[in-house]
Amino acid sequence: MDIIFYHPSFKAASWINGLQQRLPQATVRQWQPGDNAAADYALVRTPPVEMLQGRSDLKGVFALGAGVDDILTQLKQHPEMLSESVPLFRLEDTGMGLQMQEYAVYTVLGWFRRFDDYQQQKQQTLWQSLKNYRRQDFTIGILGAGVLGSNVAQSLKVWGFPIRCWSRSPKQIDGVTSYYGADQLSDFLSGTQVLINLLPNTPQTVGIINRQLLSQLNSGAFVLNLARGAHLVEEDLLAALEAGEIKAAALDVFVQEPLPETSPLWSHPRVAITPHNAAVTLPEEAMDYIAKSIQQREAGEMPEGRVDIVRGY
Ligand SMILES: NC(=O)C1=CN([C@@H]2O[C@H](COP(=O)(O)OP(=O)(O)OC[C@H]3O[C@@H](n4cnc5c(N)ncnc54)[C@H](O)[C@@H]3O)[C@@H](O)[C@H]2O)C=CC1
Ligand SMILES: O=C(O)C(=O)CO
Repeated sequence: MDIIFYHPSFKAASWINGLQQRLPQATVRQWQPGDNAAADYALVRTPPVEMLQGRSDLKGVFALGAGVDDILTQLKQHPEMLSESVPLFRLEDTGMGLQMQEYAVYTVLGWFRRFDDYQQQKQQTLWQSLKNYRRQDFTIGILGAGVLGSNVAQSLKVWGFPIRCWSRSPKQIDGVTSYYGADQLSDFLSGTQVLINLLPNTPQTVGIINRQLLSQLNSGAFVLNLARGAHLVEEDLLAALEAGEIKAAALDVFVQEPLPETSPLWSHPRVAITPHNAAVTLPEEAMDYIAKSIQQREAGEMPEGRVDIVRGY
């Protein structure tokens, strides 16, 4: 069995060794331009079109991340890149759920306990207790109730906040109110104090967090974008912050990455920024997952994490 590997920034050698150890029967190689030799599986992130083109014998392509919007965008521009018969898989969880939980719990509790306000008071040497939020009013609304959204919902539930999620179809998550479809989006937004985005980036979700959506949240709501920059209209967020409709935001992802030095988001006192690392691909977990999936594929089974290319995630 032959496996080809391509990632623009990961160290190929440790992935190749790690996969080789997990799949001793396989020959794993780093793909280089011009390599048209046979391959059964490909592991990729934003691959060059020529890496996958014409490889209709592939038994699977494994994306080295949870989001596949980069590959699907390439595929739209170059439909010949991936044969329709070749299944595309993505990473499901592989340690990203816990990382998202850490980020969301830290941020939400900070807002709930008004640490951002106390940080500002510290700069004014101001010793003053502020009115606490009422837990039962601090409703958390999660856009996207998939692998990561449901992990985040579970971790926030233990703090006693009302939790709701919004997805394409109804979801059964214990203690979480499910809203679904475009018809129920307004009801989901109404009464939401903290909006957390964990949607995939698709033609239906691009620009979804815009002025119109933000205006339906509670006055003084918080926004946490953990999914993709394309979901959020940055100027609309800035306008809503200026108008006091939104109290603060924490952003891990941006329309343009790295975030340009000139972006007004950098200097905004109520915007927290991290450099798209809310949840990173953990090599050991990802290799365990992919090796298991390849073994399942070899046994004639269809592993989890298959991307629905038409649906877009
Ligand atoms: N910032 C970071 O470091 C990372 C960001 N991500 C992002 O998180 C996203 C979510 O990941 P997973 O939870 O694994 O995805 P998933 O596919 O398991 O879940 C997606 C959820 O969104 C919902 N959804 C999709 N389209 C919808 C629509 N049009 N209307 C309503 N609901 C819709 C689905 O019903 C599902 O509940 C990824 O696509 C990726 O872009 C993932 C990992 C790290
Ligand atoms: O896996 C993903 O989709 C990511 O965004 C990783 O940072």
